[in-house]
Amino acid sequence: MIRILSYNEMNRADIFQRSTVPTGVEDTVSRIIQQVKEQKDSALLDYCTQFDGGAPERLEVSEEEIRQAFESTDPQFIKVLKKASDNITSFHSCQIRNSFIQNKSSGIVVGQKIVPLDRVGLYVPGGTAAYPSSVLMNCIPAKIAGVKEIIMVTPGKNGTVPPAILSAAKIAGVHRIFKVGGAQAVAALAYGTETIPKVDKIVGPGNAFVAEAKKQVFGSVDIDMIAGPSEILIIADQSCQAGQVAADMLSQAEHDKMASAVLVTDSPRLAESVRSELERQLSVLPREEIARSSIENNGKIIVAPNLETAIDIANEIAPEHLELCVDNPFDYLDRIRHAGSVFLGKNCPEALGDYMAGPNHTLPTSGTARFSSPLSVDDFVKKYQYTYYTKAALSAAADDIIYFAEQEGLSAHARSVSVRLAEDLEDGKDGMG
Ligand SMILES: NC(=O)c1ccc[n+]([C@@H]2O[C@H](COP(=O)([O-])OP(=O)(O)OC[C@H]3O[C@@H](n4cnc5c(N)ncnc54)[C@H](O)[C@@H]3O)[C@@H](O)[C@H]2O)c1
Ligand SMILES: N[C@H](CO)Cc1c[nH]c[nH+]1
Ligand SMILES: [Zn+2]
Repeated sequence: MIRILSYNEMNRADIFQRSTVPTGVEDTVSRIIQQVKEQKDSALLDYCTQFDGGAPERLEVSEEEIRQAFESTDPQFIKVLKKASDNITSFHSCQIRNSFIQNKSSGIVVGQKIVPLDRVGLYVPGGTAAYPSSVLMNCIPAKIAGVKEIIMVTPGKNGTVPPAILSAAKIAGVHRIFKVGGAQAVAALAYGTETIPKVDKIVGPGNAFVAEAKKQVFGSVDIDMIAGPSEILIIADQSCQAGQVAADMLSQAEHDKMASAVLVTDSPRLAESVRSELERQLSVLPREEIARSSIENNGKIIVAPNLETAIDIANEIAPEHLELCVDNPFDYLDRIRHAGSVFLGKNCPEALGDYMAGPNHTLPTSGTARFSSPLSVDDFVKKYQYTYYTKAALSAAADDIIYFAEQEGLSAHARSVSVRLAEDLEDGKDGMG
């Protein structure tokens, strides 16, 4: 049964404590990464047998498999995938950043170029559930950014990938797909194997093994964020319906035994009714075992003295998803500082964001929303900057640069400027005037 805690200084630590990575995950993951570095494809095939029910004949999904999958997917589902894809595309298109150039007067040009990454790896989870929605969420921003090559990895159950995943990949425009999941897939993307090319950046959510693997390979490749087991924190006032609040909590608890669902309310009565509703709804959930374990181990209901304190608690926890189930939710929006994605009002279940609304569902978890952002087009580009000076412009800046370099004791820096002023270079000879 879920715990109800009242907010006071005595149980502060209990309120802010969250589910932690089970012991052993770190070591297991570092062993897996080492194996993949040394044995490459052969290690991947062994892990497919160990964790995913069997090794595929080939690690890469063929064009023919994708074609057949698309044909066997219910046309109604293809329509829904396309609708979701349109909404995600529309939202993420607003994230495009532009290069800029500053043409300063007197022969100075500075600027910044935005360039897409060459090759990225998308992790699409597939252990206890298949996530075609995550294919769209990961791939569409990469497409919009203009990434040249998009590689996807996902666990193949008994050597095959669910048709809905392949159909979503076709709709979103993934270039190559490999049937491997877990820490071993992350290692393959980070270091490369005989069949899986090394990528520049790995993005996407996954379970604790996947999140830990991304942490461990960071530095050899870039990663988007730590997007581990799902989390929801709901702030609900006394007018909320307990059945709706409980349903929203369970929508995230059913993802993973390590997922966490928290309710913060100013109403002790709502707290009690949500507790009963959770029990009632859990008993009829097909994924009851996973959801119950999440609710009993990581779930909690916190009774706060008022909604202002509820918001402070939410900011402290920095949840992946935050639902503001209150009247006039926009009144509170500016006070939210740390959350991955915020759902405003009583008609806005978090599942809207998982599938249809358009904002991304790959979001920072484990409190990393304090410093990380949702997956976006920004994750798939990088910048470089450039500078151009004419000789006259350099002459005008020379004294300051030479003085600055002397202050740092770096005379070669100073000389690289003075030596140019001594040379007989005429403005305009380099084509920029
Ligand atoms: N934060 C987000 O944006 C977001 C979005 C969607 C899903 N999720 C989360 O993604 C996760 C999906 O988890 P999943 O398990 O269904 O799929 P998954 O693909 O993340 O993990 C499955 C893989 O885990 C590995 N694994 C399982 N047990 C292992 C063990 N004992 N030792 C080593 N490796 C092991 C296996 O390689 C397996 O292929 C959930 O936690 C869900 O909450 C998060
Ligand atoms: N809620 C998950 C992110 O934590 C995303 C998802 C995909 N499908 C259903 N839910
Ligand atoms: Zn979800």
